[in-house]
Amino acid sequence: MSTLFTNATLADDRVCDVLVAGETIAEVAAAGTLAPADADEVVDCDGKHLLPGAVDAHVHFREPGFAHKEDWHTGSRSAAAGGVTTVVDQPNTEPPTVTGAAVDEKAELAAKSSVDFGINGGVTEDWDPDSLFDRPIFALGEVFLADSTGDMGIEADLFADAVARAAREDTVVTVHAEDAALFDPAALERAGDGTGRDGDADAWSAFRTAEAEAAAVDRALEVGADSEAAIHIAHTSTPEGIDAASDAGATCEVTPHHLFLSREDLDELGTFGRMNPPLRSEARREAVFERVADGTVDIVATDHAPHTRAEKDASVRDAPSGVPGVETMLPLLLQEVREGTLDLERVRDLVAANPATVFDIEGKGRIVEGTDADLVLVDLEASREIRGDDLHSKCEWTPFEGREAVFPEVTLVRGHVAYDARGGDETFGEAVGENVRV
Ligand SMILES: NC(=O)N[C@@H](CC(=O)O)C(=O)O
Ligand SMILES: [Zn+2]
Ligand SMILES: [Zn+2]
Repeated sequence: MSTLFTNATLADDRVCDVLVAGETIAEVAAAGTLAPADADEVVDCDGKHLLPGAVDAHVHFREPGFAHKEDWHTGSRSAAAGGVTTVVDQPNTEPPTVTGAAVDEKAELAAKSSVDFGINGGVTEDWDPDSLFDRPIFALGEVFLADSTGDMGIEADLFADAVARAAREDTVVTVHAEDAALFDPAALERAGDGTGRDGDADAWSAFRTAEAEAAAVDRALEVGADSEAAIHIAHTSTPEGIDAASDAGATCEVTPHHLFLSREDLDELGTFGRMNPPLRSEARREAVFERVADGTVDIVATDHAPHTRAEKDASVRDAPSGVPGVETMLPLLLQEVREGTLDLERVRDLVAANPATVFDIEGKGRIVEGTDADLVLVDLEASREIRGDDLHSKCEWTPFEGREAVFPEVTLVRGHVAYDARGGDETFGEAVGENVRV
């Protein structure tokens, strides 16, 4: 099976014909130069952009253990509908992914994924590094320096041992960097008892301080330097954390919620805006945005962390932390391109080319001959409002309700149509997802 995409504008503004043969990109040439007769199907992309599928290096698809929040079927369809063609699942499932057997169990469940995937190995007191590194884990992480969903926070000694082991195994360590010693519990005690949308969620931001992130980032970078390990700071929420990582030659990621939301949104979001690390001040959000726009930040990844509405509808002390995001990341970033606040090549690098480089994923993240045909067709002229009801995650809500965004028309995973919204109806392809590590 071959498909010729004609007259497609690429992120760098070249207008090209792109020939997909089987699962790979066979040829990229100037528009009008590849012969339609050579392809089984021709897709005219006139006026539209063809982008490499996004690689979301940080999702929580919740299986095994919490399939009532999300599962590999719903999570991966949500990804495909948002132009994400590869996801990396985090270890705070039940059982936690800290042994080879747990990796095997998760890999079997992930066989029903519509998009390609990586499976991270985690670290707890009970981890089994020998069996874990015996499996094709994507990276070691997210390693929790403080408790988050799943209570997998670990002590300093274990962290140092884990980082040293990962360095020997030539594996990147992704770190959830918060230091609980610098949290401010009094801020939580002062919080009201409102729940859900009326919840006093700002108390969570006052509790899990920006200083707690900065200190933990510094410690992670020091430990990484000691063992010459590759450290990747997950979901960095402060300019301080980003600058420290960048100065140390480490890599970091920023989530869409830290890029587009701040404490000022918590009046409206209530406890639906509770996550770790929490939303920061508008000034810090703007500083984070600048660092994403200027390339100091390596990656945008979602930390897609769905919980049900009923679970989130609790007091700020009791609501679980985390928000969904895998379906809205690329659409929100493309809206910024429309508005002139980010350029399209930067967006391509943040969500596709850079994650592929940082995590050494072969054959993904770029539209060049010989790579996987992971492609997203978008019309930058067509934006619409985000509605939780329209999204495909099991949790059915979004912190970005009502924002304008540019959703994909078609998403291809290794040449297979994973999502198709042309003609108005949405259709999904077969579950063709494969592990990107073998
Ligand atoms: N970010 C969150 O607030 N929650 C994540 C865990 C995590 O990434 O820390 C979750 O799994 O729910
Ligand atoms: Zn985390
Ligand atoms: Zn996470």
